[in-house]
Amino acid sequence: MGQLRLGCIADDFTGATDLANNLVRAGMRVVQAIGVPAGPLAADVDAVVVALKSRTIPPAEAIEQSLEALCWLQAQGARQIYFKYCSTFDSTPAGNIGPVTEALMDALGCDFTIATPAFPDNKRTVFKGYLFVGDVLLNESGMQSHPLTPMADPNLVRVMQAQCRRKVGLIDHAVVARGAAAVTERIAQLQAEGVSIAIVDAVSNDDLLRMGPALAALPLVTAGSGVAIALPANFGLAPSPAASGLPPKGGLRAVVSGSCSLATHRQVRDFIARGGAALAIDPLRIAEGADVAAEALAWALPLLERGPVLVYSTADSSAVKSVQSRLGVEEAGAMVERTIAAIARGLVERGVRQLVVAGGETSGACVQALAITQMQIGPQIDPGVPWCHAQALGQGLHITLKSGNFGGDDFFTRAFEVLA
Ligand SMILES: Nc1ncnc2c1ncn2[C@@H]1O[C@H](COP(=O)(O)OP(=O)(O)OP(=O)(O)O)[C@@H](O)[C@H]1O
Ligand SMILES: O=C(O)[C@@H](O)C(=O)CO
Repeated sequence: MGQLRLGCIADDFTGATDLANNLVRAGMRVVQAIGVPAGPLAADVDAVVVALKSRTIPPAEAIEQSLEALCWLQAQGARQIYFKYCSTFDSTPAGNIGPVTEALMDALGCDFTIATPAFPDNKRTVFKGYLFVGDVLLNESGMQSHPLTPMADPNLVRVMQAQCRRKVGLIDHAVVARGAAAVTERIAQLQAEGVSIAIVDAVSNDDLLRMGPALAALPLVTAGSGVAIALPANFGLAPSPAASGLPPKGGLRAVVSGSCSLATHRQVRDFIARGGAALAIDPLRIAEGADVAAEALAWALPLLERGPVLVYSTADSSAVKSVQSRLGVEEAGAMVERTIAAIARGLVERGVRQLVVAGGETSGACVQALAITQMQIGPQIDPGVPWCHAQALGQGLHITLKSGNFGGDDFFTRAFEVLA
């Protein structure tokens, strides 16, 4: 068994596959563990991403889970730790990015780390410490009205400082543009000024690759998935198609979507416009006690032989609000998640072996219902979204977990063409 190079802790499931995908593309063999594994690492890989659901839980619980993941990764011999959060820096003044970062620093005895959600492939860039989503600042991107982590301030130095006891500073683009030696020099300067955590600018993959060597000596890196493209080279690894090899595909195909994000809306519309078989599920019927999962499975069964089917609860914001006002936000979400997870499970029991899941929370529910504990990461479908392979209910399953706002319009069709 080779030695584990990079040990990663991700604060949600789709974010974990996003990180794993970038590591694989840069040459690492990666597995994603769902939660902290109970036993030692069984696979010979370069990196493990432990996927937690810690983004919006109380900070003390997020710290506890992250430290448990850290202990496990250290026991596997991880040489560097990577804390992955969202490319839109989803957090509140209470956390959890700052508190988890500081707890990991304390546990590692680490006196300096970086923080950057930059992910240029998905149009998340950081300049002068300000986070842009596409062409607009974070607080104009829609994230200002996120239900759980509204992001009203695009200045990440301020946002991170509000969550941290340690002093937060900035490594700005002028430094990054001069390369790794300039970044190393700036880190020393910031440390002399009492700064322990630096937001780092990056507007392109070249910026991320340039800063990479300067990160080799840090025990802890905290970032979105973007920085991951630069780390495998620090361990002497180069991109190789061998890193993303998965078993050959087979079996029936299906898509389940509980995401109501704008990109997913476009993907549902595109799938239907191409003549795909699609069934919308109605949360109010679930609330009335109808067995919506059984109905969906009965609908899907005769269609599965002909091509991929789509079962979705994806609805526009006024429909979602109306359901939420009748059922309560959490209850509506949990009910839909349970139903979609039961449908995913039923589909796999009926022979589906290639499954697309859309939505972070939805993915968490499906992965749990399918009793998946570990996923091997394969080829990228779109930036941030790879195919994975897992044992699900005792069967081999190709599965992809798509973050709400990731993926091109034709994702639900093209995903199946990417798999060999
Ligand atoms: N029609 C609907 N009415 C009410 N709630 C819904 C409906 N459809 C889905 N939901 C709930 O909305 C939430 C969607 O969250 P989810 O994380 O799955 O998607 P997302 O936010 O688009 O993805 P990501 O977290 O990756 O950005 C889930 O809790 C889901 O159950
Ligand atoms: O970084 C991102 O945007 C994603 O990987 C994610 O975390 C979505 O929840």
